Amino acid sequence: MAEPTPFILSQYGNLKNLEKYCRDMPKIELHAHINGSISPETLQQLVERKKKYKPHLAQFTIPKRKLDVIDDFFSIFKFVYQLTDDEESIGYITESVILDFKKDGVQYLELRTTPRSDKDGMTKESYVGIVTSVIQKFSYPEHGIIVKLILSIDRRNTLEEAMETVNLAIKYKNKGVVGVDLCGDPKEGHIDNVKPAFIEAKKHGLKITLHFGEIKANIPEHASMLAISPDRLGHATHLDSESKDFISLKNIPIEICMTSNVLCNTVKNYYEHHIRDFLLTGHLCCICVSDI
Ligand SMILES: CNc1ncnc2c1ncn2[C@@H]1O[C@H](COP(=O)(O)O)[C@@H](O)[C@H]1O
Repeated sequence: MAEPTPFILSQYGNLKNLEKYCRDMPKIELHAHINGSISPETLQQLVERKKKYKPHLAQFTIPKRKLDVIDDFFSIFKFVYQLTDDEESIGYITESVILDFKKDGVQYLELRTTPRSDKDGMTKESYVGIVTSVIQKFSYPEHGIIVKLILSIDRRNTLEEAMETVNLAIKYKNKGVVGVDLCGDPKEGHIDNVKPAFIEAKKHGLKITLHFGEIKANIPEHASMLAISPDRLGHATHLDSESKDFISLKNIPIEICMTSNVLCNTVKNYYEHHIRDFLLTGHLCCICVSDI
């Protein structure tokens, strides 16, 4: 653990107290990918469950150090998805992710996930069905956490696949689905391939959040993305001046994911993080995790 700064020492005595203060503080979490938020302990349990049938998964370890490039991050999901390829695992990870956030003091949680099918029987609808049924278990006040769901459209999706996700979002609106997200490897796909799906989602009263400007190469897509009138934007790391002005004019809230950005190396370090610009102008931001 790093040495506490004089400020921390004066306010909290030591880093342990600061950690406790942060954990106890009631929080909201608005940007958390289910398959990206599985704790190392839960991943290990999934490995134990699967390794009899898929021995190569026994070698799976989560990289602990900073990644060189964001591409290294997306390749992790090739492994994670082999651990979560059936309804039982999906139900299990959803519950464990909710309980982990609750332990960390989160009182309002918006999870997001990309519906997936598997050749062994899981369909996109059964995936959404199991996730929403776990979320519904937490709908009683005694659980002390409110959980909602956003369905993600992967940037690589065809329009047909994106529409399928939106139709599921519409169908499961009364089971806790509140919105639709655009996510996935920022080097893949293009908003224009899936844009009509977002417009359809909006028509049905679903909220829209988009991963935005995670890498510089996404800038040419910004105008098309903003034309959807998104309700929130994720990351917003690289902004051109037109989109900066538009976001500020429309006061579109930003889901800021500092740890994720630094880990994936889309931002060099915390001191140079773009949250500074938003804070200086008083722009609405919410600090989120994105993944582990
Ligand atoms: C680092 N920033 C990021 N940028 C873009 N997409 C991300 C992401 N982190 C995660 N995902 C998206 O979320 C999926 C995993 O959760 P679900 O299977 O949906 O629950 C990943 O496959 C990726 O598409």
